[in-house]
Amino acid sequence: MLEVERVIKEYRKGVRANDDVSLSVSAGEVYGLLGHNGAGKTTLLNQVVGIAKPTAGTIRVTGRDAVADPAMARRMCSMQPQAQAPLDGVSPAEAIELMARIRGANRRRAKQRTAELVDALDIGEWAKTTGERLSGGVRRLTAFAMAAAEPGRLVMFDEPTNDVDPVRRRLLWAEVRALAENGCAVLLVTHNVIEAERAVDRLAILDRGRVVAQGSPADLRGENADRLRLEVTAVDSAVARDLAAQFGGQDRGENGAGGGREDAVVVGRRMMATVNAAECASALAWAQNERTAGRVDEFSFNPVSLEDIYVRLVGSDGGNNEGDRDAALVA
Ligand SMILES: Nc1ncnc2c1ncn2[C@@H]1O[C@H](COP(=O)(O)OP(=O)(O)OP(=O)(O)O)[C@@H](O)[C@H]1O
Repeated sequence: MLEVERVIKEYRKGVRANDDVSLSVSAGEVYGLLGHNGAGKTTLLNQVVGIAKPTAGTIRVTGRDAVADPAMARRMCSMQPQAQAPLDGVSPAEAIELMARIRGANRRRAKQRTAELVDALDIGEWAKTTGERLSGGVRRLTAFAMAAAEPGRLVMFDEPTNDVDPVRRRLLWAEVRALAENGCAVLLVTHNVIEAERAVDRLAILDRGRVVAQGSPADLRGENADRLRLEVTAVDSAVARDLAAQFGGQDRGENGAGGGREDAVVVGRRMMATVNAAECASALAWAQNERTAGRVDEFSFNPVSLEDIYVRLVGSDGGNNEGDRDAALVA
């Protein structure tokens, strides 16, 4: 349904927002685009519907050239942009119904889809409230419903769950899945790696315009699937850094946690690292010792998640480090 091949987008001042990006999204598939602020996600979506033009590369929607024929691409796609929809003077019910009508639904169908989505997203309480009196989350849910009401064959959502409460986020993800089950291809941008892990079939991680990983969440976890994440909260950040250095095998000694780890990441007082099953017992003993010594407040072991892989790939500085990505990892 969507084929992006070797797309490069350079803005005027030489900013390379997309750098050789290739991906494809099929009908029935939910595809996630993850990446730090400024990684180039919105730029990619904008090029699919002709808001921006690639410097190089091709984009096809339903097999047709979307760059040469942006009007066709817009007919085939519906999109929830990142910016809040302008809803002043309009209620959610009116906006959703109007968008369904604009996209070709007859009056009956538009009303029916509006009622379905208002119900499915649990926003009935505000369905007739005008936009200026709505919360940010309800505005976001309304914009989502506007894109989903009479969907194109490709539906794109740019950070649909921002500002939305946890319960309604789940409702929203169920509607995303329903769109795919009805045959749409769905491409969505999100910062929420934990949600993406549950909600997408495949994903790409963008780092400074480049795709640094691509595949299903299970593919990306790969060999890490049987590893555990150790998360330690130290008494302060200096101790956390010291623990990371120790954990990375620099200073194993008698009580060391074991060596060979290259992925200890420190964020404030927290240190995170992965351990394989064979190392768990020694890592547990090490963490217990550190707690007894008063250097650690608490620790936990959990299965390695997509978020761990994301942090390893992009770095704990969220892509801000222009130098060696590994500098963000304390080894
Ligand atoms: N119109 C523009 N002119 C020049 N540079 C731009 C323009 N739009 C975006 N950029 C730059 O391109 C890069 C990618 O921006 P983009 O908005 O695509 O990132 P993003 O991954 O969607 O970020 P976020 O998660 O913060 O929304 C950034 O460096 C941004 O400053």
